[in-house]
Amino acid sequence: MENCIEISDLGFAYETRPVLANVNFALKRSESLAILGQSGCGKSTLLRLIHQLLPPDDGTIHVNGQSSILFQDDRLLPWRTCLDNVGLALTRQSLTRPAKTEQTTALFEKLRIPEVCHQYPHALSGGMRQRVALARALINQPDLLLLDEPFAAVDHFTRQALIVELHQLRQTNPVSMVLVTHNIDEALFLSDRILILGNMPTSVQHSVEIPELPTDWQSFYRSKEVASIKVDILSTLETVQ
Ligand SMILES: Nc1ncnc2c1ncn2[C@@H]1O[C@H](COP(=O)(O)OP(=O)(O)OP(=O)(O)O)[C@@H](O)[C@H]1O
Repeated sequence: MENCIEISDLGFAYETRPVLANVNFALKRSESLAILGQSGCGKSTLLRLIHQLLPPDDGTIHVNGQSSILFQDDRLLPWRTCLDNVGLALTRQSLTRPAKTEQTTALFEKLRIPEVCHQYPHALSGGMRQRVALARALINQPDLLLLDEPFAAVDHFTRQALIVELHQLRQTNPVSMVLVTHNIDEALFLSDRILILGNMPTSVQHSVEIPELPTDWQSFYRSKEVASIKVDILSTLETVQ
């Protein structure tokens, strides 16, 4: 199967401070990968390198197709409606204005948030703003969706709802995905594989394949298999160097 991302011997430093060293991994098309590691180990930096916001110092990164990124904060323009925030991100310049509006409205309907189209971001809850930011990340039908702690700023129940919605979205639109998170439940719920990074300068220390797990929260939390994988991951995180 063709890979969506191929990373070889990647190294990166902020000025003289090495953050990543000899990072190697590949992501298959349609695969969902979560990245875990201790705070400050370089997870967000890795995502920014994949999205070409930073250039590598060593090694290579190949992304087959177009990527888009969703951050913890929604970064919506406060003076634009939600529809405009998403429509402005549409890169197909050849589309007429009505066609752009139609395409954007259809995505709001697909994400089941048509009621917010004409509202401004400040009038929405944090969870709803993040749904709009997700719409903006998806509007150009990216091959790769990069998520940098996308649900960290919302409450527990909103977070659960957003995770289920994203999971369901991937059932119909299996976009390749890399998720950076501190939340092991989120990583298990959304990913096919988890990479565990070591401490700085970071490299990939472990790669854990995730079996099929329950997709409703009650069964997920009650699952002995989930509990057992969580214990393994937590002990691995404690021992990485
Ligand atoms: N623009 C920058 N300039 C200099 N150093 C930076 C910059 N951004 C991040 N760093 C440093 O690089 C290291 C890795 O940061 P990064 O944000 O990638 O880690 P992280 O694993 O995503 O952290 P967290 O889990 O806390 O979000 C940290 O020590 C951080 O202080």
